[in-house]
Amino acid sequence: MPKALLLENIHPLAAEALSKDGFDVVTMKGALSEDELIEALDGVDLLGIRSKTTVTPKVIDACPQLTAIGCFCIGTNQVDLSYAANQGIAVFNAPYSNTRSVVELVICDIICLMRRIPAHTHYLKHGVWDKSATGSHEVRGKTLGIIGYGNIGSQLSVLAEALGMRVVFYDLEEKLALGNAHRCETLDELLEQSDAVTLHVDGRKSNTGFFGEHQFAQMKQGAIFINASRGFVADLVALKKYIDNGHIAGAALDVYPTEPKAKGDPFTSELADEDNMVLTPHIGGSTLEAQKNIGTFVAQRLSDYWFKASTMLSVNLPQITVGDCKNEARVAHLHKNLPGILAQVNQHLGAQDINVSAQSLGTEGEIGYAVMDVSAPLSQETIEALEAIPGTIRVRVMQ
Ligand SMILES: NC(=O)c1ccc[n+]([C@@H]2O[C@H](COP(=O)([O-])OP(=O)(O)OC[C@H]3O[C@@H](n4cnc5c(N)ncnc54)[C@H](O)[C@@H]3O)[C@@H](O)[C@H]2O)c1
Ligand SMILES: O=C(O)[C@H](O)COP(=O)(O)O
Repeated sequence: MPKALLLENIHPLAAEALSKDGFDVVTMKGALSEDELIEALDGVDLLGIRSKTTVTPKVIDACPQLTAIGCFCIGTNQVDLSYAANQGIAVFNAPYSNTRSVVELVICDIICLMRRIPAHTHYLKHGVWDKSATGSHEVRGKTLGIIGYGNIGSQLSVLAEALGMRVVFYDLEEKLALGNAHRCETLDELLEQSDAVTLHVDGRKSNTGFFGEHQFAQMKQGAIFINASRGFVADLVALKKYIDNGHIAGAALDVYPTEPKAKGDPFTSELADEDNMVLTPHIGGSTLEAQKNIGTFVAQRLSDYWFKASTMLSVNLPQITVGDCKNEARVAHLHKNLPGILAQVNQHLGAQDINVSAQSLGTEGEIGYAVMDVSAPLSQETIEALEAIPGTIRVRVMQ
């Protein structure tokens, strides 16, 4: 029976679905360290993680049976995607399922900071009644600067405009401006005019330290700052400096340079004592609706890959969408993207008088992936012949 290990409190629907599909499923509440993960992955075929578990080349090398990884979240920066592909491991995520939950949290953060809710709450909890309107603003008519106009940023754009905000955005890629949103050609152009700046870039390595001293200094006097992307994107020492000197009126953070691996683990922040500060424990995607949808979606991707060799929505392999096998067996051949490999595969099958009734090939960069339905089960000898083709990364046969 194939084994699945699900970490980080992945919604129970995922375990339920994989168990129903015939997997022996082990679930754990927290994330694991590299050594703990290597130990836990012994004999495991499918791994489910969220944003806290890091899958390094050392983990991948130690677990040759690992066939696929499901990131039950959006971000996949916690997995060495290229190394995984070159070791024959497919990685999937849930690109849309929690985006709305993040957007609603950020809308909450914007209004909270504009009305100084954290400060008022703190004072009132300590017996200070302060109805002053000083530093408090309506969001209507204010300018929201969205950095990263992807699935989250663009949804936020629509909801912010519905609140009467003016939206500007900055993205590395060409993006369709929704509603009346205005695309800024440079980041500084956004920073100079935004009353609220919010980060929704992805976790690519080049975004480490993306928003620091210069960017905070470029923000409008009295603007607010929000980061719901990845903790390593923003320099919190610089943020504290510009809050303490009064340049920035408040901030909301949902992500941090280092985050606890499990509920109840200790957490400290240099910003904890700031009064107009919203600190949340990476809960942008933590709604029952989002987690339920993610659990179902990613579990299905893993099952489809395991049983059908489908790489639909894989984040690191060429995407081939296939349905049920309509012949005796299905062969999935993952290889280096080199000329002549598919011909050699077909030659070996032909030599065994095995007919190919359907064949799909996809390539992406250095990786090629072929899925074919064949007229007869493959002998171990034929499988080994396919594995021996130079450039082969992994051969899987469903028969
Ligand atoms: N706080 C949370 O719980 C939570 C929840 C979901 C996602 N996230 C994080 O939010 C990120 C964004 O999510 P998404 O679904 O919108 O991703 P996405 O890939 O749809 O959008 C990211 C956008 O950022 C742009 N971008 C990347 N680097 C940039 C840069 N340096 N300057 C300008 N633009 C840049 C990309 O071109 C892209 O358009 C995820 O990758 C994840 O790390 C956090
Ligand atoms: O990448 C994401 O979707 C978010 O960071 C959420 O991560 P989580 O599933 O660990 O809350």
